[in-house]
Amino acid sequence: MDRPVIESAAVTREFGGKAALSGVDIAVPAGTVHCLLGHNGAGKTTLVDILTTLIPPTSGTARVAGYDVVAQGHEVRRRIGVAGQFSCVDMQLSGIGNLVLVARLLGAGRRAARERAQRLTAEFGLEEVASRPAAEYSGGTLRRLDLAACLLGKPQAVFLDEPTTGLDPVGRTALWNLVERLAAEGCAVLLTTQYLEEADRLADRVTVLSGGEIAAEGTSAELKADLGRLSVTLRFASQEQADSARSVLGDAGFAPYRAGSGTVVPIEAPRLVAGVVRALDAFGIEPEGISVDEPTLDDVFVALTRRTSLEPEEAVAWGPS
Ligand SMILES: Nc1ncnc2c1ncn2[C@@H]1O[C@H](COP(=O)(O)OP(=O)(O)OP(=O)(O)O)[C@@H](O)[C@H]1O
Repeated sequence: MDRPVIESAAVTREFGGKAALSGVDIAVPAGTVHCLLGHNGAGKTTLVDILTTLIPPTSGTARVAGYDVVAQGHEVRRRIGVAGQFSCVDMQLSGIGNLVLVARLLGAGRRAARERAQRLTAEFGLEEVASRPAAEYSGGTLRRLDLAACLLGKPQAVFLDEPTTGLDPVGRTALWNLVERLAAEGCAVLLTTQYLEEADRLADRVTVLSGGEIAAEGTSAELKADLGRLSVTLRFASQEQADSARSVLGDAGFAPYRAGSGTVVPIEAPRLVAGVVRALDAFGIEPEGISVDEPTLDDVFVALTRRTSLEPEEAVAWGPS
């Protein structure tokens, strides 16, 4: 098998003696999307910063396109594209002006720069707005321009730090399509996200970081099979009823949790649905709605966060709504 384009081995990083990353291994082959998932402070940006040569690891090694990020940072930087949470475009310049500027900074001649900028504006659906100042762009359009700029150098590896944060569903879908196309064209894409749906849709593999450590790694399907559970979602007429139901189900040996306006009860097998209903019935509690749901990445998160020292409220925040 070809060597992965992005790889880290036992990478650690400390800030003021405190570990932000501990022994992280990842491998991203060409033509694939790898998602780094994790709560705020899990270490996602720190890992991206190391792989893009912004900061060195405290120990361990990382290579991109075969080059060591510390000893050969210059070679790495020539082969990567990076788009962060905040766009790096010059707001006074037009979209095309930004792309020409970046292409020129990358060493392209005047004509080649304009040609490349025009091709990318077309590919990214920016033609209509290309001559307008970037200051007039919507968040989604700015993000597309930023991504186009990061592809001007024809990178082998692309790093996207929470690329869809703050985008509306249309902007998000457009960006997802672009990411899929990048991978189809052979790029190795490492993407950080807090959106489970995003990882489920895009990722060939997922690494879940928690407290700077790898909590789980695999395909989305593997993670769901290993850590996800069938669950029963119950809806009640009142909060009081939902609270009583959680208490009754807890006493009956289930582990219900609140998720949005529903109550979720993980179960080991479909036959246990009857046990949930019986337990409620014994106390005269009647749900307004009941559904049985297949495992999702949300369940994986709940399972993983239960194993860490996170506050219960945080675990609930990842639950399905
Ligand atoms: N420059 C720094 N100095 C000190 N501590 C830092 C620095 N950068 C990151 N940290 C700490 O390292 C840990 C990991 O932070 P990091 O930004 O990598 O997390 P993250 O998963 O990207 O979170 P978010 O989703 O909020 O961006 C956090 O505890 C953070 O406070």
